[in-house]
Amino acid sequence: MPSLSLTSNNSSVDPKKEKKMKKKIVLDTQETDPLMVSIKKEKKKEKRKAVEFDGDDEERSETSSELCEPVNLKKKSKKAKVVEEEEDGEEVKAEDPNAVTRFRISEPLREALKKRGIEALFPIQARTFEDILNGCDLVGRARTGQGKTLAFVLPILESLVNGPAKASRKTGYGRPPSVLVLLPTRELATQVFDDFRVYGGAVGLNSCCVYGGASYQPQELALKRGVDIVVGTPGRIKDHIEKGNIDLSLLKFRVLDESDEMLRMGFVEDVELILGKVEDVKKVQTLLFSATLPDWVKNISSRFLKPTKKTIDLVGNEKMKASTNVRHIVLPCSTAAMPQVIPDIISCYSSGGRTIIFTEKRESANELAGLLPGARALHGEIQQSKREVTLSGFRSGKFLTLVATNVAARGLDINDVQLIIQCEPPNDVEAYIHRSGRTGRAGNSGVAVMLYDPRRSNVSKIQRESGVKFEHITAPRAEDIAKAAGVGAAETITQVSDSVIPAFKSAAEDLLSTSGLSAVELLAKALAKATGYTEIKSRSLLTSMENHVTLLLESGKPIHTPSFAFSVMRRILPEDKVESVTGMSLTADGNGAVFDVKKEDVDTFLAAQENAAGVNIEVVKALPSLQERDRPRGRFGGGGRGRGGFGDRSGGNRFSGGRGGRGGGFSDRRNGSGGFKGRNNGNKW
Ligand SMILES: Nc1ncnc2c1ncn2[C@@H]1O[C@H](COP(=O)(O)OP(=O)(O)OP(=O)(O)O)[C@@H](O)[C@H]1O
Repeated sequence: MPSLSLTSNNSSVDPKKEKKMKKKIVLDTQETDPLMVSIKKEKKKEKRKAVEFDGDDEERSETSSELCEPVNLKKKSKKAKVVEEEEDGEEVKAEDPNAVTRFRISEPLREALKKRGIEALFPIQARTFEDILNGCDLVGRARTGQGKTLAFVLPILESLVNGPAKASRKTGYGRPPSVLVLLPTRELATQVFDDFRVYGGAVGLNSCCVYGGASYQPQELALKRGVDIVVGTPGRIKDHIEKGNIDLSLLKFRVLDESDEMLRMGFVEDVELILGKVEDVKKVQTLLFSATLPDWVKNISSRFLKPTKKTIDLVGNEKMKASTNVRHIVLPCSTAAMPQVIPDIISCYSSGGRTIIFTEKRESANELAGLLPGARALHGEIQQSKREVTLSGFRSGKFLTLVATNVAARGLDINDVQLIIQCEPPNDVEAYIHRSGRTGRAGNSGVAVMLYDPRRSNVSKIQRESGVKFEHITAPRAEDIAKAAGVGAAETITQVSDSVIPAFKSAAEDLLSTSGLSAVELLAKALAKATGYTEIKSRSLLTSMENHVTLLLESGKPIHTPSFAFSVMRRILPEDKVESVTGMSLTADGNGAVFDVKKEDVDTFLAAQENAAGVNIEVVKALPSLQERDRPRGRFGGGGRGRGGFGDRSGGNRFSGGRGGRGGGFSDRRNGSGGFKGRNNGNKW
């Protein structure tokens, strides 16, 4: 079980305090935190060569020594060992080889970093900084949440104000941009723009953000006035170039962030057109970053980047491609059970923080958001202005559950996302890596739960390709959820003013003297009531359906098909009971079949084995390994035989009294819901 957090989600927490606390946690966990460990490893690796994944050793050796020679950090080490006096008098030894002071980062930029709690560079930043500042084209790869954005923001800014790009940079009114950053989504563009705005602002550089779905006029105005950095999505940038609003003649840097996604999304032509507008490519530095770099992107990078490019790949051939700060969990769950199970997963694993739920299709996101109290949907079909409101509401803590398509899978950096839930395994491993990477960022930890239909999932493919060793769990047990809810309720009760005691005291005393229960037992009941729990129902291991039990059938010989299992049961059970079976799945060893039956039918099934020699039926205590089958196209998972969707079960509430607060009230909303609809065509978000 996860540890249950006592922290309440209080959006009014002083952000400064919150940052300080986080910093303390990071310091306290330095020895165990994989990121910190990796930072330490990086210190040792400092002088090692970057991994070259496209085997262009020859190209590397031809790298211009003037431009791409690594800077001798030793010169800085003396300064780095200086003991610095912090504002609050705390002494901090800047002996970390990745300390900001060890890099050619100017004072205003250092100050801006310090204000955001950044005193040392993360490995990807440390490993790429000097190369970028020295003028190299570069391909950078690091796991999600490891600071790839600042890995290009900082050296670019430094180059523009103090480095090689300074001399030829224009500064007056109407100046053309020096930097062009392309990103696949508007949300990401806004986020990266924000970093350029803050850090660029600190060194007197202007940025603007241009993306589709927003009005042209303010963008045109900003470009006309002159900016140093333009961040945006390829489509809108192309439009501005064609309208003559963006002049790339003095461009110094072009950055492709989340490059594989941008190219996968079909922006190849736009990107090529934009890059092709640069007349003298020798004068422009091109940087390409992502957590995932499929082979085809590596090939394509050779067209966009100079042959002397450097490649810094912090993932390389390591088996684990996904975030190492995340607990990766899989949980069998039918579509029909999701509205019941998801709130419980949130109760148990979100530690009171934010949760992002990923669905494959927009319809599913809308539907699930409608079923989960307080949740909002985010996908590509939602109007841009509404998307912005939704995202900023989620960021600010107005609501804590976001149900999104892959539009939110990439790059989004949202504070305190503790939990990721994927409603089904995605089709490709890159999507798994990026989605799960929305948590466990910047050295923090997180949990990623992937729901799957045990009969038709590609969990093992994702496990193999991502290197993740999944933890297998079953849906949270009612007792666990009640315990988690009880902790929260107990905390709330302690916050109730003492002034209420006199008014309720005599009723409490009466209850204590007449109920025959102890004070603790009564208080436990009161906590249950406060959290909306008046009865606890059990759940099946196979599909997580409430009031269902998973049974194992063995017939004394191999069971190769579900229909064989059904035929065995037809010999010993009435037809209506056989028809009520759901989730029929074959065990991986080929000797049995597991399925769900209603709780009240369990005895009938167990008794039936007496009617046939060699047949064994038993209640499953732990779900055995099951055979995986190809997932059918055109349908979202499915609960029982031929069934799918949220609304097609009449299974009652686990808690007869419903539940209050967060995670409550599904049963009412579920009525009349049309269930997940079939997949829409194409790969639209
Ligand atoms: N040196 C640093 N010290 C502390 N925090 C940092 C540092 N660099 C970046 N961060 C923070 O780490 C978080 C993750 O950074 P960023 O979004 O750039 O990650 P990423 O590697 O691009 O992730 P993804 O692959 O998911 O896009 C951000 O909140 C950022 O402010």
